[in-house]
Amino acid sequence: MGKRLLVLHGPNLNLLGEREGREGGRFADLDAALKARAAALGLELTVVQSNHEGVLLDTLHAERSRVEGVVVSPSSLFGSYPLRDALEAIGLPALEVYLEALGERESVVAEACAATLEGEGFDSYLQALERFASGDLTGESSGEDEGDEEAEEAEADEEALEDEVAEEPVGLAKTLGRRGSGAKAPAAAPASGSRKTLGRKVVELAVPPASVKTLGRKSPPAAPSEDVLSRALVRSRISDRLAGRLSPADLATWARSWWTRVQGGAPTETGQRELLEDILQRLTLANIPATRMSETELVDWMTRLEG
Ligand SMILES: O=C1C[C@@](O)(C(=O)O)C[C@@H](O)[C@@H]1O
Repeated sequence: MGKRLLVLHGPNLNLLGEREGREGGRFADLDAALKARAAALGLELTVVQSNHEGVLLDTLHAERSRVEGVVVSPSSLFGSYPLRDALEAIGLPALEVYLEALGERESVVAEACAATLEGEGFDSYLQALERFASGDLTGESSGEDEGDEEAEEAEADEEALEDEVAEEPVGLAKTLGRRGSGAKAPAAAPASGSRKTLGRKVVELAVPPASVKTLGRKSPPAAPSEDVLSRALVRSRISDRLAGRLSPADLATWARSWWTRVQGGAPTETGQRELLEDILQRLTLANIPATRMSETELVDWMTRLEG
């Protein structure tokens, strides 16, 4: 049996998506995404949401001998000393997650957690599951936090490319937090042929599997490179869609533009070309009402695209 984890959601997260009045990215979608990723990683989850601090504490106490770790999403209870103390009291490894970046909000709960994953929408949670599955809670042994030159260069390239296409309309995340600072804007879809292509020749590049990235409070991670079509890149776009940061039409446009680039010889992740072409075709079709993709299908694709 895999590791058993408690996922604890704090106040108002039951209304996720609904209160922002947007499609997708609802609490049920988050639940589905968590279940799919847990199944893929062989984890067993107990998921509890409450709007009451005391219930969150009682749940921690009650579950402490049944689970081996906690993913806590304090939501607006980020400043809760009782929550911090309960986590410390039960002594289980914990990771703290936020959909949005904390910005200037100081989390007290963080004091009882090995790390904070924030600003990545559903991915904050999914990456917490991955860390538990890998046993590397802080992300340090995978070199996530080392700021090596390659990662920094990739980030700089990505930023430059985002600037280039900043004029293009993208579905932006709605603000959930008090300051509305954090959620990472999705990279805009490149206009077809606007980036370097490599002629007709099909090029496949080795791309490291979906990295669990540095999610330190101060330095948000680089998004997967937009230069190479990789499973990580498609997963990140689907996850933007599931989190409501990207509309179905935006996702279809992004997929169609990549389809054109791939047909023109743009590089794809080694050995994944066929799968990636399949998903691009499917996502492109998803814009037509008759062949629209359900959240469940999107979550299934997330699993198929696991590195
Ligand atoms: O609902 C949200 C989102 C949030 O929970 C987060 O995870 O970023 C933070 C809360 O303050 C806010 O009310």
